[in-house]
Amino acid sequence: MPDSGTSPLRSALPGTALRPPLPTGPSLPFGPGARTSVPEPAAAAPAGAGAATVPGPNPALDRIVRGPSGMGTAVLHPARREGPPVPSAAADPAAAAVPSARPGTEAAAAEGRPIPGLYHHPVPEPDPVRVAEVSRRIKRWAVDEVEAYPPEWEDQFDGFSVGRYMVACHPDAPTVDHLMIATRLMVAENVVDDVYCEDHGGSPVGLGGRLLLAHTALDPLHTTAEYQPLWAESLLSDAARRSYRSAMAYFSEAATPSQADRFRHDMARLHMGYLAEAAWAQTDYTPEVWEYLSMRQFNNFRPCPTITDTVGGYELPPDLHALPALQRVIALAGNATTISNDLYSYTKELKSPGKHLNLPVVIAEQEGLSDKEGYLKAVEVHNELMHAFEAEAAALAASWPDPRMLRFLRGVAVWVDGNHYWHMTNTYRYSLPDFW
Ligand SMILES: CC(C)=CCC/C(C)=C(\C)COP(=O)(O)OP(=O)(O)O
Ligand SMILES: [Mg+2]
Repeated sequence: MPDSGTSPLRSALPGTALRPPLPTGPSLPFGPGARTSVPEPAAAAPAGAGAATVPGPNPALDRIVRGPSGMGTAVLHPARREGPPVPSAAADPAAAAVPSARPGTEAAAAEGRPIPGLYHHPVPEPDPVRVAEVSRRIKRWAVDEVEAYPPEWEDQFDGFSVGRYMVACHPDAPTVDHLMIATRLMVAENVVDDVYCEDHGGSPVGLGGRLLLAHTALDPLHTTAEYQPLWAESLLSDAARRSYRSAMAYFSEAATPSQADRFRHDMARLHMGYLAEAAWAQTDYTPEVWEYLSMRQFNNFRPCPTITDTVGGYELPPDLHALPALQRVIALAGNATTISNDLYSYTKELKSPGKHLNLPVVIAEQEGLSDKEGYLKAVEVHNELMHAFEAEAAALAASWPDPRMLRFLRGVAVWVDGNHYWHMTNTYRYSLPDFW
């Protein structure tokens, strides 16, 4: 059943109205190559009214949660959504029908229907001016700077709508330059997944070697003078490595050393997940549900929300990031977003060659359920993960009222919501099964 109550996280952090960044990282502009700056569009219009007051354990927490108020401060509340989560569409096949694809219309208002019963939070329509600018710049980067894809894949690149994706996920990015950090990484991560692992020439065979060498674009080789140039040259030898190398260079310019290290660690986790998935494909092994969930905790969106502070222009200190309670919150958020992908990409993956594992498929097979029952149980798993994420994030926010912690938690939460929005509205890429 869809929930319609207010989530604990959003009760504790209504609008997490922290001021946009007092950057602590390197100053902008950053990254190799000159980038022209465009006038910054106003932040997306906040959806709610004034900030809520939350009884807090101390006045400082209250102030942080309440955020700035008074004339002109509305803009300081990135993507506030004061309302309760929208109950998912009624179990009505018409409501779940999928509109036609509209590739190349990145800045247009988005369509799409949520999965019936899926617990989620709506987001304001991403700022179209930012979407248009990010879309323009990312294409220039992909085509001219790193040659990420051949011309015949242009429709798929446009259909991916990465500009809309990243603007929706990072409403508190202070500038388009900041948004570009996340956008390049998102494209690079998908290039590696497509051309090494999946349906654009990827294969499980030999994946470990390819991934490890690509990982050195993120975590460089330190070796002797004889071998160093050979390695450096290898980073330009395919689209995956060129994309990782360049996206990481821009990211590292903006990130503190500890943020860059955090990201490398998250990418190593991701690559370990790819390898388990590939090994199971090679041996035709269908994992138990808990085994699948373990693999998917690594083959996961985690590296995306965890850069929210770099993209927001501030730093969550490493000691706070390492807290077990925050690690659990991050893992739950990553798992909820990734299972959401399993649900939205279900029909796409059914059509792909061979057996593509995702949570509905694994549940149906391992628990002797019909396809529909497996899918609906996967929706419940997703919802439980979302509730756990929100409850634990709210508890952490209350017990650790450091403004950077609160802003980071809010950043992860809005990333989760933006990710859902993108999946729901990406009707070029995804369509819903006929289960309602
Ligand atoms: C952006 C990023 C870090 C991606 C890494 C893992 C990944 C590609 C996903 C979590 C998405 O899952 P999937 O491979 O199933 O993607 P599609 O369903 O093909 O969109
Ligand atoms: Mg998928």
